[in-house]
Amino acid sequence: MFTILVADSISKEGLQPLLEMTNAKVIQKKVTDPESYLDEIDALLVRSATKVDEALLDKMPRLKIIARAGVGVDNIDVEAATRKGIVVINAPDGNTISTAEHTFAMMASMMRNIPQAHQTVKNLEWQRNDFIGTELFGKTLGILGMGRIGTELAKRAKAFGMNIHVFDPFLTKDRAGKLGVELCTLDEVLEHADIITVHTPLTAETKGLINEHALSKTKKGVFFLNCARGGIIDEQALAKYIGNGHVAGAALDVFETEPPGENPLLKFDHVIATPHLGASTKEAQLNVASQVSKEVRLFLEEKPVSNSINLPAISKDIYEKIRPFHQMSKQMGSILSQCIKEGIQELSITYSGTVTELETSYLTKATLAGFFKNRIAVNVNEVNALLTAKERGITVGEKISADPFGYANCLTVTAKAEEKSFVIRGTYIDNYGPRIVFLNGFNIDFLPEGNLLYIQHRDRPGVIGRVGKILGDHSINIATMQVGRKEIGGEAIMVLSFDKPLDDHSLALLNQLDDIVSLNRIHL
Ligand SMILES: NC(=O)C1=CN([C@@H]2O[C@H](COP(=O)(O)OP(=O)(O)OC[C@H]3O[C@@H](n4cnc5c(N)ncnc54)[C@H](O)[C@@H]3O)[C@@H](O)[C@H]2O)C=CC1
Ligand SMILES: O=C(O)C(=O)COP(=O)(O)O
Repeated sequence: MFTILVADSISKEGLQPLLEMTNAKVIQKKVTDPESYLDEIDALLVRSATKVDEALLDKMPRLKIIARAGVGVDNIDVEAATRKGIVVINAPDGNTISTAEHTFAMMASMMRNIPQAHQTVKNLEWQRNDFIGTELFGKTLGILGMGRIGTELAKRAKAFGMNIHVFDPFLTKDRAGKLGVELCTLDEVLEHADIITVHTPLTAETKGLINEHALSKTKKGVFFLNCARGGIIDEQALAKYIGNGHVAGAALDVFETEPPGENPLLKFDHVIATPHLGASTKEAQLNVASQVSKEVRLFLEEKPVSNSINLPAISKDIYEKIRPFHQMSKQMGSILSQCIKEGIQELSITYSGTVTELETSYLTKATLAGFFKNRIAVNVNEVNALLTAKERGITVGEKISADPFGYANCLTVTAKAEEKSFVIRGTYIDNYGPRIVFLNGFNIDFLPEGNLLYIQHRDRPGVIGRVGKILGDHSINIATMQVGRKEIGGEAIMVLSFDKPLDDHSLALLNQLDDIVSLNRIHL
């Protein structure tokens, strides 16, 4: 049974995919509420209000996925989540239109003094001369960040006869041409725009993108909008430039601290503000809630998710093709980890045959996840597998080979430790399943599943019989058994599978038998 915590106000209708799950319970509480049972939570849904920092994650040992019902994930410590193997997803486009419309509404309101004028009429005043506005028509709108929202805003502004100058280092000239906007440098936008609006994410690079230095380059009488994130425009610098009359006005939906409290910006008549309402429409809230709910459900059903911030994106169709190899990769990693007990320095995977047409990097991560699973306390999965390997000084390699050893597809994983290396090879046979066909130098053929025992022994008459006797004497049923050897009378291996795990006592007895070189229990 999964427990899902909905920690912010999220559309109930949009949560339906989760509420309908028979194996999940949905709790709607704040993370600070003692009844939110943080240590039992498998999935966490938030908007911008809940700060998901490392301290919170430490209280949630079962957490597997954080879903942001919206765009900005700056309230989530994605790095800490990644380290802990927690998938972070968002709803990247569910609130685009609402936020673009809100920005436009703020711009129009600011240019025509609507909030200020509205208040005077409510106060039974009639001051028509105090509220002379400015037309949008013919003005230059500077857009910093031409992503989803910036683009939708540009379309609307063009319809009002505005010239659009944009700065976005990731925008190509070709795309700017198609959108009918002028691609500029930051300085060009600052120098020429009548109104400047920011639509970037808040990152180390964009924090203070509009600082005193940038403000000093703008036209006198410029207007500013921030409906993206508090901090992209430095609030202190903006207050200074509004105070000295250089900036004519600002419209703010977001603040460095929310709620902003006694923020000096709010004291200016020329600053209008809303309480982070960009995404607050019925439509956007339904969109983002249902987007993330569907994704969380898919994730809990072990299906691929599309909008992950920290997991390689794999479409459903591609995942269906990769699924058999995905399972097998994890199992091969796990077998390796249980057979080679010492620390390893290198893990390399060679793909050949049909599997090379698939997203092999995903399989490499799955192999690593399988390898680390029983070795370290942190949950390792495809999210943090490479990072975990790097932190432990393990070099990870991936190769493609033209030789599939006679199989349609083939995955060979080699783990190198200081003194030795261990090789495992698997293939997936349609309508038959995964098979391990090579183990530590021996050809073999077994199903990587359940409770296995891997024995290295000398190829002598009676060894198999003596192993069988001990197991039989202890009522241990052998479900399957495969043997392999390099030459008659030389080294050999056995792989046995049991219906239940092999107990310590039987293992110790097997270990005392003549001609047994080593024994490894493998649990998959
Ligand atoms: N007020 C509200 O309620 C809402 C605010 N937002 C915020 O709006 C912002 C934009 O959202 P979307 O358009 O959906 O994101 P997006 O990811 O589609 O677009 C962001 C754009 O910023 C550009 N960019 C990144 N670094 C830049 C830099 N240093 N200088 C200039 N451009 C840069 C990127 O290339 C990208 O094109 C985000 O901060 C998001 O959190 C989003 C939804 C609602
Ligand atoms: O989606 C975003 O980035 C937003 O800022 C919307 O925030 P909210 O979900 O309304 O708290």
